[in-house]
Amino acid sequence: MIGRIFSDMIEVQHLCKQFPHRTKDGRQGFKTAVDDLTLSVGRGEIFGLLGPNGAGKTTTIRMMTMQTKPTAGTICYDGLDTRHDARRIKSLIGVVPQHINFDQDLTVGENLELHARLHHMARAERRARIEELLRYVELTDVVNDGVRRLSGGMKRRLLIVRALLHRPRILFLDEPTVALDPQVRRRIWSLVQDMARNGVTVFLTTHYIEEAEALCDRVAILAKGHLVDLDTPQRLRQKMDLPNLEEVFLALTAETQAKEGR
Ligand SMILES: Nc1ncnc2c1ncn2[C@@H]1O[C@H](COP(=O)(O)OP(=O)(O)OP(=O)(O)O)[C@@H](O)[C@H]1O
Repeated sequence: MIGRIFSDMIEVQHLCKQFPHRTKDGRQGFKTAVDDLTLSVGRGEIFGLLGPNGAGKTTTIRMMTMQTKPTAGTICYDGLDTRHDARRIKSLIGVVPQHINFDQDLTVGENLELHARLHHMARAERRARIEELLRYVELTDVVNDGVRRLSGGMKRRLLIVRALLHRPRILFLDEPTVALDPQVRRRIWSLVQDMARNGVTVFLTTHYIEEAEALCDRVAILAKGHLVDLDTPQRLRQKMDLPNLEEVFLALTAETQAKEGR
């Protein structure tokens, strides 16, 4: 299969993040969580960031969504630079965080209403959009229920609804299907695929290699903060002559860990 052609929507250049860190002998040093990461993502592409625990995936997504400042490097969306255009970028991106962070004392509808107001959506538009999205993810029936009463899968779908309210052109999902059963996982995959078909650029992190293989046009493999490889799942398999992406992932990440003496 020939990959789809995308024009660039996300440009990450030489991104680095260092955190303060106390060494074993008690001296103040730093730890490099992301090291010289450069990648670009096309408009409407589904792009996956894979890596073992501690590889730097969440730190990357947090820098890309402006929740933490890079130590060095640049991030641009459709030509807008996060260092200078934060406000415009906030209306361009939607974020589905790894951890569920609704206001637990509010209902489903109230949580969505609050978020829509933060994005300065007009009243009529808020109502219509909330109704449309709840229908789309089949959560209309629970609009007046407290969020604590939802199942894990419902909460994940609601996180996606919240992120999509203001019609972002880029959607970030950090581990979108963690701890979900296979049915709900597949349902979320088809939601993400629908988004991309509608021209939304999707950037996700995942631990589930089969998720990346099923969903992503291209994947970047990160290990110890370094970009180890970046390609379509098919080309990665072919290059390494391995039957599936999981084998590729294990081989590439083991290589990096061996090089770094672990
Ligand atoms: N606020 C912080 N202060 C110090 N070190 C941090 C901080 N956040 C992350 N790190 C370190 O940066 C490295 C990368 O962490 P990160 O959470 O980005 O990895 P990850 O790939 O998302 O891991 P996981 O799959 O376990 O969620 C780890 O060594 C982690 O300990």
